[in-house]
Amino acid sequence: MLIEKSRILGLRLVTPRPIRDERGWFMRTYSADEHGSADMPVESFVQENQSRSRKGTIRGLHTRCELREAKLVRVPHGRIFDVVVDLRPTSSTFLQWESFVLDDEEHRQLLVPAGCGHGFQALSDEATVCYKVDAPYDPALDVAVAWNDPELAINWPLADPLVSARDQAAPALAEVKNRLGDWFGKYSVHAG
Ligand SMILES: Cc1cn([C@H]2C[C@H](O)[C@@H](COP(=O)(O)OP(=O)(O)O[C@H]3O[C@@H](C)C(=O)[C@@H](O)[C@H]3O)O2)c(=O)[nH]c1=O
Repeated sequence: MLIEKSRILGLRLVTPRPIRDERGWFMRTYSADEHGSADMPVESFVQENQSRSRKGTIRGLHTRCELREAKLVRVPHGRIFDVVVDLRPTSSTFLQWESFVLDDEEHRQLLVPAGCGHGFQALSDEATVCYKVDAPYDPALDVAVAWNDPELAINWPLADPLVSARDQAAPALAEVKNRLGDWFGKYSVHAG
């Protein structure tokens, strides 16, 4: 399993290595030892979620107050365009974003650090996304930024996305910028 850093502080890109034989292949998708050795919060993963999305669907950009909820994301079926936006005012990569294609061929995983907005668009007819989270579900702490924010100008690959009512109503970055300090500012960013 190859684990690499990326531009955004604390983000990790994981590439498992399938072992092939005449039956097909086998791979380890998660190892507390290996993921933990790359500073992931393996002690705290308390929930695993799975969603299925139709082609073109965008979910996001979602995060959680109080620097809670890092996510380890993978795509066991289909292909997605995945976006991570750094919303931590104390981070050296504040307001930068990166995109990655995750699919069921390369099997790459992303560790999205707490305090980063996360969203994705399904590129295949259907895409299944699985993610472990290190905080139990608490909708009162959920916050969002508009997927089509003009300042971020994310180049979503497919036009006319299917988007939930909640995500259509998400505020622009300009509207929440003065709240980011309350959301995350007093919590320290520790991952390198
Ligand atoms: C996340 C979650 C949702 N739900 C419910 C709320 C709602 O009725 C339904 C679907 O929830 P949402 O519309 O929030 O699902 P979705 O838009 O897929 O939200 C997800 O988006 C991606 C981008 C992320 O990064 C995730 O952390 C999460 O925010 O499931 C739970 O009951 N438990 C949970 O842990």
